[in-house]
Amino acid sequence: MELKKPLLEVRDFAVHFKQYGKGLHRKDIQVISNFTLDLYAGEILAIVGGSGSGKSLLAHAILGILPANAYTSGSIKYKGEELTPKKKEQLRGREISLIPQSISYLDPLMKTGHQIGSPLQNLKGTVKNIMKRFQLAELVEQKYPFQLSGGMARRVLIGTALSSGAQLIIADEPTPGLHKSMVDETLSSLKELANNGRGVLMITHDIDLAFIIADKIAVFNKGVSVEIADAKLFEASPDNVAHPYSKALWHALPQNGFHSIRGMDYGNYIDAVQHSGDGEA
Ligand SMILES: Nc1ncnc2c1ncn2[C@@H]1O[C@H](COP(=O)(O)OP(=O)(O)OP(=O)(O)O)[C@@H](O)[C@H]1O
Ligand code: NI
Repeated sequence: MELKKPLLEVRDFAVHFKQYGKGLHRKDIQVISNFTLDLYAGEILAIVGGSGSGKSLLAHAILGILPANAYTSGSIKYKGEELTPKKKEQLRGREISLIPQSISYLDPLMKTGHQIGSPLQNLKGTVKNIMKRFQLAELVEQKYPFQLSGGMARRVLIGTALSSGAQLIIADEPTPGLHKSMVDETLSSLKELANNGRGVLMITHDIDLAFIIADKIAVFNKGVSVEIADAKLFEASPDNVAHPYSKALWHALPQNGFHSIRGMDYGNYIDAVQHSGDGEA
């Protein structure tokens, strides 16, 4: 039997920022540490975590678009090959495509119809189909990004990534502000991509979205992936996940009682649990 190789392999990955204060004083801020994951073709892996936990930076690291003051260590491989800065540039927008979190990623000087079509000019049918699916009426093709509403701009970004023909799609909070029908359309499009053998990395703070389509869920807290869980098992019961933060995320869901996780520090909380021998709060 042939052993399946991951599409994306991240090993002991870390991101930190060097910041210069007054004089020669230098601060080093670690924003992602010890991150390891495998994503296989045909799979959807969700990265779930709170605001500022490092999810977008992880996406930007894979694409090679981190800010200039960021430093990384560890390894990211795509189809078994180390992703060097040059390789990332070659693959970006072609083999690896991003649905960015911010709609400011649209090229302000390019009409939207061209942006959607530009990654694969020869797939005109696909572009039309995607325009139709995301209700981007023909007239949108003639508009510049500043003429679009927020929801429409977001749909253009989704359409651009879906029509790129990429093997690996990274969706960074793809659905905020969209109508439910468009959220459903986005999720089913991502699912179809995975069913067609693509790999999908979906970043979201909304664990319910992850439960709908993900195969695996990596739980992120303060730049550390506390665990990678099977999505269906995680959804079924907090007993199926190991980490207190993952359990707390489950209990915070409306259908599971809405227990607030605000103001809890799960770094300290873990210690407290271990020291007192107490169970879950
Ligand atoms: N250029 C930078 N210099 C220093 N720190 C930065 C820089 N860019 C981001 N950070 C910090 O890195 C951390 C992770 O940011 P990131 O945008 O990845 O979070 P996120 O999980 O995507 O959050 P959100 O859910 O709000 O999108 C944050 O604390 C942020 O302040
Ligand atoms: Ni983000």
